[in-house]
Amino acid sequence: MERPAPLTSFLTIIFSSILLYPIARWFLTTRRPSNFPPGPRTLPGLGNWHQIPRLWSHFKLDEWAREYGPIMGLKMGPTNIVILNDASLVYDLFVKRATSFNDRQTPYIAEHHILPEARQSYSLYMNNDYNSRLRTMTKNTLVGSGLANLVPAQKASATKVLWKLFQDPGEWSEHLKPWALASPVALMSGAPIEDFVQDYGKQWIDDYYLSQQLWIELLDPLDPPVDILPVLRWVPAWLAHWKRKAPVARKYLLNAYHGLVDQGKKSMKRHGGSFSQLALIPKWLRQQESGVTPADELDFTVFMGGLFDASAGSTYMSLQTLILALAAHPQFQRKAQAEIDGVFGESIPDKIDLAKLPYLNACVSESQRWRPLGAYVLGAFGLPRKVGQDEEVLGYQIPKGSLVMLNQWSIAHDPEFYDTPAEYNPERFFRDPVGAKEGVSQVGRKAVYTFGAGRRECLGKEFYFQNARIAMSQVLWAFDIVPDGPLDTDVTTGFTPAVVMMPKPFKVKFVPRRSEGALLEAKLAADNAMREILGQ
Ligand code: HEM
Repeated sequence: MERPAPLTSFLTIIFSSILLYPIARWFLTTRRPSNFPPGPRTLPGLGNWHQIPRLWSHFKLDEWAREYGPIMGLKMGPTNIVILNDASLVYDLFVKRATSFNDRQTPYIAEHHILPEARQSYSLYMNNDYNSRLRTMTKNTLVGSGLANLVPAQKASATKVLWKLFQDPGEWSEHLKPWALASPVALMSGAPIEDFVQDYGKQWIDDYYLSQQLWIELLDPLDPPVDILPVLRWVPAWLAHWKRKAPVARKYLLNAYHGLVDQGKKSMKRHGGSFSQLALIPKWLRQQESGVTPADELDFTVFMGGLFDASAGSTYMSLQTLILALAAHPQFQRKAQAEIDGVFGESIPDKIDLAKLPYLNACVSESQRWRPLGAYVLGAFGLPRKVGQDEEVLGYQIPKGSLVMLNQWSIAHDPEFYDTPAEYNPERFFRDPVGAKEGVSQVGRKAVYTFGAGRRECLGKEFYFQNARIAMSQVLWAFDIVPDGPLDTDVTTGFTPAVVMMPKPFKVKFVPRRSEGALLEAKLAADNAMREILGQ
């Protein structure tokens, strides 16, 4: 047999090493780090990726949570993922050790294909420094008295929807779309949603929702798994659907963000009322004029865009869950209505003192516990934290750079903590402020975990609750929400199975409890209130 020449053997070894080195390295990085929190066995090269179902992933994670306890570690390819299954651990890490658990990871597609200019400033992904700037910028608007200033505008927007629901109840879910955008656009641009429709057409609203749909699809970490298997980033566009979708999402998103800033500029000229005093973009423009702005225009536009994306879609989806819950549980709906009628009688809920509506508040909170939007922990809404330094937790090691997520579903449906956790029952919050069953207590426990926790907890949580309570107090005052055929509240058949948990389309009727005259009068009063707010 002829032997290979020494040079050929040498070259073969060199080429094999060049080829094998990254493969061997890849295999090594997919192994569990030493003393990593417990979790299922990994497969070389994949980690636990193959074990996580793309649909209803929360069931698998819940099963593991029961097996592995308060903290578990998974490997998604080379990425270390730590999942917190226990609320007291969420408190320990996200609140007490906030400095280490505060950063975020920007998904590859977001950073390189959708919003490259958002590397630092997109509200949901930015690092700590930018994040504290956003919090400073919005703190007088999204919490406390600043938030209270938004009540008249939120109330007027909700009243206008009542009239639409009365005139055209079959399209109820379409009417919620502009309503869900109305408060965020007012908060940011100081303009009413009607200005957007007038200037850009109704298509602007549809395009924006399309952008959100694309965003959600593209941020599914399991499909396309480009964050797990970086080699997929080089797949040509004709084979990679995400490379074709991302520019479309980008186009619609930038369109919406620039639209917000343009409307902010216009609203300063068009509307002199309290809106333009409160709103974030006019505020920033005034700072820019006086040379003290903390951000340039593109930076600020993306800042606002992130806030808009965080607020509009989540509000729209959550309201649908609440409507489904109340339609499917008329016994709770009746009690919420009795409370509203007791406070407001025949007049539409005005000067809404939310402290006087504890039952309604409980209905809103319970719908967030019952069907948490971010239940599919690994979905886009999981919004993981990135660990800033090596950490030790309950004796386990969490290496720097690991992603940490809270397991919204397992925490919200823990049978050790809640009575009948699978049921929608707002009354649990009357037995205990955080809904706990008798005799159970936990330090730092919160009523809902859908908004995250700690320093990077959702910035718009109070904004959402205020908006939802105002809208629902009016809707329940005006209508009975009645099933129009069977309603599917089952989590596996009635809700979307991946990325975010929102109800599949369902049919309800809005049966008026008030006369047409009373609803029209309320609508005209809302139009006047809006004109006053706008200073017209
Ligand atoms: C039902 C509605 C909403 C849900 C379920 C929701 C959920 C979340 C979650 C899970 C996070 C990550 C929190 C964490 O890491 O601990 C988050 C972050 C955020 N949310 Fe919301 N959100 C909602 C509405 C809103 C609204 C209305 C706004 C704005 C007005 C908003 C603005 C933000 C911002 C800016 C962040 C990033 C905060 C940061 O990274 O520091 N969200 N949200």
